[in-house]
Amino acid sequence: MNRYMVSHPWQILRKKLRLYQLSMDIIMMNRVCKMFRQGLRGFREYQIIETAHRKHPIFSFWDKRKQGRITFDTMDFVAESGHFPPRAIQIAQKQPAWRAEHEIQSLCNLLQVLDSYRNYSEPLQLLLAKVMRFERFGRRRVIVKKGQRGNSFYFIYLGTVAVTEDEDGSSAFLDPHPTLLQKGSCFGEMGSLSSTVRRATVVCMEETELLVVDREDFMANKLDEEVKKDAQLRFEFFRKMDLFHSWSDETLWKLVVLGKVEKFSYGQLISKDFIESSSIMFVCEGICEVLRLIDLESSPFYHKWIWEHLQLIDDGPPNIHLKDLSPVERFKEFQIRSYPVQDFSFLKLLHLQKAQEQEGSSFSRKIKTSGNTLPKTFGSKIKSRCSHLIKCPMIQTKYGDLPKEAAVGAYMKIHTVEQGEVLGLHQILLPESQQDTRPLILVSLGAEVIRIRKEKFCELLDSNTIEKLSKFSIKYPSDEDLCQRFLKENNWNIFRKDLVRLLVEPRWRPPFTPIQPKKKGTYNPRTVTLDLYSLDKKTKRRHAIFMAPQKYLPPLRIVQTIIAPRYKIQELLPQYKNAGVLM
Ligand SMILES: Nc1ncnc2c1ncn2[C@@H]1O[C@@H]2COP(=O)(O)O[C@H]2[C@H]1O
Repeated sequence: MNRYMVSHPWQILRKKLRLYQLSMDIIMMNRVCKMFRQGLRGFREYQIIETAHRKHPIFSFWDKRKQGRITFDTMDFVAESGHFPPRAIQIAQKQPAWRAEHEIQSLCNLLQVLDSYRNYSEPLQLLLAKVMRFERFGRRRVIVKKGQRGNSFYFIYLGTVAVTEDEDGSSAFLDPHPTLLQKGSCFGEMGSLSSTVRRATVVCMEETELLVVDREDFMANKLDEEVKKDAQLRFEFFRKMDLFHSWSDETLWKLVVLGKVEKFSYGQLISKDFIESSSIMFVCEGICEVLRLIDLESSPFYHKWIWEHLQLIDDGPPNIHLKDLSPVERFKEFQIRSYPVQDFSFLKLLHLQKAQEQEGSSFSRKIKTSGNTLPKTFGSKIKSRCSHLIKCPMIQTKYGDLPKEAAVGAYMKIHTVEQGEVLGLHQILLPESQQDTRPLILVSLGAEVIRIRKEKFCELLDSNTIEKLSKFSIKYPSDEDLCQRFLKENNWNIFRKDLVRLLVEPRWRPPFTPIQPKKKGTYNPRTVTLDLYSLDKKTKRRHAIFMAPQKYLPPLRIVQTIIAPRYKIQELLPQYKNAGVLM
């Protein structure tokens, strides 16, 4: 095998090229799937609302059975984004007996975006669409009150409500982590059962649009049986858990009514800090990920790593002519042009520009910088190698200056919680002083979760369960360890990418060079013509990567793709100027 490879290096190149092409195809397919997945979430609604918004078509056809023309004006279902469409409101305001069959069907189609509605069988969906009415409430409006007899059951079409233990719902606005229900969820099922009162208060956190099913319709459509079926499923789920072996059925039923199954789509944020939320999460379906947002700036290793990446590998100026270099030198060249997590390319450009100027030549593009002078190095080893000063905006940290661009945080996955596992139990018995209180983010990878308040859960604990819990411990790595893992993985990623580039890309075509149409030469052997017109035309010089315009430089590196609440990073760590890095 080895001999074969040595004697035919071009074949290796071809193989690598195929591998490269295959990886590119996989990446592309992944992206397409991701787009589909995101698109599908609102697909049915989109069909009705968006196309109508653009073209306003009216569909019309002759119905043979009814011997009449049926028209469907798509403008009927246009709504302000996210709101319940006015035409659908009109239908939902009619008496059930007055709703035409096609109106019920349209309503039913529109409501497919609601998870809790879609879960019902199709005949039941139609029955519900026939009887439900529309209601809109403002912020702070209490919809159901704890302890009262319930008259209705609700689907949330728009907005967010909070479930609270007090009667007026005010605690939801003081609690940093209230129990929230959003679009697609339903509530009020317990109070709609004949024998029970409302278990909790539900209050609107913002303007909320609801579809309401009255108690008589609830019972007439046998929805109470669906509710009982759900409760039975929760019971069976808990019954299977080793933790509850010692629990009597009666105690277990007490646990069952404390929470209900909530569905979270792929990438949806379940809790931005489940440690502080004082809830326990039972994962009954799918997978969740626990993420930690680490402050890279506060790690000395990160400082060192950034500065190492920002300095030139060789003392001398970079050699932009890639020809006649030994493979090792060539690899170094590639390494110079690799970028760490963020797009620090402009910082590298500065280094390279200086080096180039020292050599007598200059870059055609000046890089815009402002602010302080970049200190030469971090640490003595690097100091001796780097001899020129460059300018870029800096921020001061306890380990010295850091380019502003590099002051970022990173989401690190620290735990994957699978079906049948529980979160929030690992330090339930520890005194507060010994607990790890670092905020931990919980993200769904398409999970169904039962959320139960910790204090309610603790009320049900018996000695047997306490003993089991005392043995149950998870130790999450420290931030410093996470930072080192992050750097290690990034180093590996950069190295791997450089190596692939080195092996599969032709020498004379540096990576990320904008694709240009092939210049016709003066003499084109294919057409056998001599093009005199292009004689005095200058051929455009191909730029090496570090001279390429910024927009062609590689963007943010994502080490492990997850859809995390990236936009939250500034909210969670306000000192960051940048949106952060995904890990
Ligand atoms: N822990 C919980 N998680 C989600 N929803 C809840 C929780 N507790 C109560 N609810 C909902 O809040 C509603 C209050 O009125 P009901 O008791 O009729 O029905 C209740 C449930 O639908």
